[in-house]
Amino acid sequence: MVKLIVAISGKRKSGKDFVAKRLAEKLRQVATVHLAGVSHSLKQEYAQIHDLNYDELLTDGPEKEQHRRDMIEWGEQKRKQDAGYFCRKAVSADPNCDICIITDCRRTTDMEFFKNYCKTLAVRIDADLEVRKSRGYIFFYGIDDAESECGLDDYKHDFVLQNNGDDAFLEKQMGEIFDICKTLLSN
Ligand SMILES: Nc1ncnc2c1ncn2[C@@H]1O[C@H](COP(=O)(O)OP(=O)(O)OP(=O)(O)O)[C@@H](O)[C@H]1O
Ligand SMILES: C[C@@](O)(CCOP(=O)(O)O)CC(=O)O
Repeated sequence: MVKLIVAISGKRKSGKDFVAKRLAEKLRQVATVHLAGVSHSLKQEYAQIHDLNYDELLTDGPEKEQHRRDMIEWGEQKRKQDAGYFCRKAVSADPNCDICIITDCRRTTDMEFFKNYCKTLAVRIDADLEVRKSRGYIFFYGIDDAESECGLDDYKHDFVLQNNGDDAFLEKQMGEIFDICKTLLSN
């Protein structure tokens, strides 16, 4: 049974995947860690239905952005029937790991699901708009002003991490999260 979930949220190109991977490396010194995404099973099912390449949808390539609007709509239909549908699949992928890092929480229902499932640390990744733009972010109406990207803007996360490219500061913040996770694991 998963003992701790680190539930990461953040705007597009804030660096959610980058931070999650680094954090996983760090936490693997003291625990078994699984990296999962709420959107992984969504992309997998969507790819199957639409005859697309799932691996491609997992990358930063253009295919994901071409299909984003439609994937969001399709996912929201599924969530209307069962709000925890994709979250459940994400935590079930490796049910025996100590820590499950979820790289892409977007909705309050995601946070509610994880907090109900087990001990959860909600982490927000913040990056300045200019920094996100330098990483390839472009604003799209109907996406960047909608729930998929704004659903957790006002959510009270347990930790807010600044990811503007200062590596020493990033490491310091990672160290703080690492210590919190160790404490949560031992309690
Ligand atoms: N601290 C950092 N130092 C160097 N590069 C970074 C840093 N944070 C993020 N990046 C780079 O910025 C890009 C976007 O990061 P990442 O894919 O992690 O963001 P994301 O929030 O997961 O994006 P998406 O909107 O696609 O879900 C990647 O190329 C990543 O390597
Ligand atoms: C369709 C969707 O899952 C895409 C997520 O892609 P990514 O996390 O930005 O790589 C977004 C959503 O579920 O609202």
